[in-house]
Amino acid sequence: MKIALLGYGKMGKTIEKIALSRGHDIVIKTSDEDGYDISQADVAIDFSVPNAAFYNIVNCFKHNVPVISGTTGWLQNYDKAVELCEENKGAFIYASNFSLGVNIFFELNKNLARMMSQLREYDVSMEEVHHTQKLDAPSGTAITLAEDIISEHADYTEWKLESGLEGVIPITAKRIENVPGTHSIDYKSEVDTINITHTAHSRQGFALGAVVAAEWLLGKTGVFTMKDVLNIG
Ligand SMILES: NC(=O)C1=CN([C@@H]2O[C@H](COP(=O)(O)OP(=O)(O)OC[C@H]3O[C@@H](n4cnc5c(N)ncnc54)[C@H](OP(=O)(O)O)[C@@H]3O)[C@@H](O)[C@H]2O)C=CC1
Ligand SMILES: O=C(O)C1=N[C@H](C(=O)O)C[C@H](O)C1
Repeated sequence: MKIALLGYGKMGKTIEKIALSRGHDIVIKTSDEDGYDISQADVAIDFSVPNAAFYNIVNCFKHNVPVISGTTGWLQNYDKAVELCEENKGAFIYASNFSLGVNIFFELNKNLARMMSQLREYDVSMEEVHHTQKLDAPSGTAITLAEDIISEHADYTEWKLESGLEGVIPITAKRIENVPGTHSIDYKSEVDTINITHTAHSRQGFALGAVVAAEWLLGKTGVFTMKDVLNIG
């Protein structure tokens, strides 16, 4: 496949290595919103910045190029992107986290939340830890985890970056040098705590998942998720 890398930072560079090792060609690598011809590419992979992702994605729809986006912090425009994808008969996958491990963790989180909804003596809380260059907080992955708990657990209706509020999942976002991404969920009662944690050891898992998703998307039309790609859940 001829791949366009929209965003050539930490993730763009990791994806490049994996894509080359799987026999693909990188025809565009950019950290700008223009100055390239996207129609040269078979597929685009956007790992850019929150205020660039929506433009990059819609530009792909306009030029009939399937697009994968892992950029977080732009989801206020996700529904609009879905609408434009459908209007343009495009192909699109967004995931807050492309790693296989986190996608298994998403399923574990939903199952645990369903069980814990029966046990009202436990309170949930979440912590995410990332490197200090991260622009958004909480992480996109933490938001997905919180939304999944809300959909499965009767006691919670929203999440916030603060604690002690009724019906609210408290999320703590920590920024520590060189941490690729750690997400923990605690259910705490008077007598014990149940904890589930996913720890990324590097960016390899995110990058491999994005390339696998791009390979899967080629030739398809529509809006998909990593659940479709991995056939899990
Ligand atoms: N879904 C997932 O699995 C994962 C998602 N992410 C997300 O991916 C995004 C990128 O992460 P990461 O690579 O670590 O961040 P980096 O900051 O290392 O890279 C982002 C790159 O995007 C560039 N950029 C800025 N404006 C544009 C534009 N208009 N078009 C294209 N590129 C642009 C930046 O250039 P410059 O520096 O010149 O501004 C930079 O090179 C983040 O939102 C992060 O949260 C990260 C890991 C996994
Ligand atoms: O910015 C990052 O680095 C990461 N961002 C994603 C997120 O916001 O969830 C995924 C991963 O945790 C790394």
